Amino acid sequence: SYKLHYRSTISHNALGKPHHRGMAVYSSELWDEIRGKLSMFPGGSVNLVKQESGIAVLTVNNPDRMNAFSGTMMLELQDRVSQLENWKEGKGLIVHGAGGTFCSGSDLNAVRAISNPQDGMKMCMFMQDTLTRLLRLPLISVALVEGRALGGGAELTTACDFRLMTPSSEIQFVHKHMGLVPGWGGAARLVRIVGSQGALKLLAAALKVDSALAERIGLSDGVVATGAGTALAEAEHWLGDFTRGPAPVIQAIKKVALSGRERPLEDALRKEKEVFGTVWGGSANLEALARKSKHK
Ligand SMILES: CCC(=O)SCCNC(=O)CCNC(=O)[C@H](O)C(C)(C)COP(=O)(O)OP(=O)(O)OC[C@H]1O[C@@H](n2cnc3c(N)ncnc32)[C@H](O)[C@@H]1OP(=O)(O)O
Repeated sequence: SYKLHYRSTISHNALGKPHHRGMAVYSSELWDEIRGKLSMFPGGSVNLVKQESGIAVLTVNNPDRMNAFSGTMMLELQDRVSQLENWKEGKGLIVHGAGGTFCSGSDLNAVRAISNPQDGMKMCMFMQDTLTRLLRLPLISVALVEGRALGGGAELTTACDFRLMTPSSEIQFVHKHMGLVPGWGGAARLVRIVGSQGALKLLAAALKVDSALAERIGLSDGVVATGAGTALAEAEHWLGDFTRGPAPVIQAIKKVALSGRERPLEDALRKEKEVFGTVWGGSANLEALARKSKHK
């Protein structure tokens, strides 16, 4: 059995000052063994492009298998998230799939090979940890859903702050049809997005959620046009409204929204105070004061 480590996101350095230890759910001591297992199932890639604009694009790339996650792609995703955690200039992130579709979940060939309980638990913990860290990035993130987001792919969409869909795209938590429930943290996050009633309906009926229904229930935040490169450009434009401004301010906004979402009120207030201290009197704040801004 595996010990759960719901790690505090703050610890103390040698001088007793608080500092961040990362945003993980489980102890990283477990990862050597799990990484060894996942590396046995190769295929595809997870590509990251960090742009000058401060918006990065993460591409789930395994188009021959509708962007299903192989074992090595799970490993690559964790590495990409680590890179993004250390991106000081970053402000936003778009997660999308290659070849006009989002992601068909875990690679069923790998799933068949690790269908025993021990390996299933390892994969579940690894992906829960990675997707929690993805959602906790100090970047404003959006999943751009073209084509299908199925199973683990649907779970991946919930690990972003927002979701955009194309008119014909669909999100479907197909787990019930596979004799499963979400195991990448997707149920816990879905409840926070659409409420417990909504989540129960989507999971229990394994509903195909099209772009209109998704918008109505708050699963999607908007619809973008389809076409080669069009959807990505539109998503970037959409995200630009939220990422305009200096990186430290955008990152601070994400941090206070995240702590409000995840923490009990008093804890969230303390976190907000801590983050407020990082921007108060900072260069963006002083420049705004010097400009004598009016918000007409
Ligand atoms: C965490 C829990 C999970 O994620 S469990 C996995 C849940 N996902 C699934 O069950 C997806 C099963 N696949 C499908 O329903 C269909 O392939 C979907 C995605 C709807 C695409 O249909 P369609 O457009 O007709 O294409 P197709 O079936 O010919 O697929 C093209 C090739 O891709 C493959 N593929 C697709 N999904 C996966 C997957 N999850 N794992 C491994 N391979 C997958 C198909 O097998 C097919 O390959 P091939 O051309 O037959 O060699």
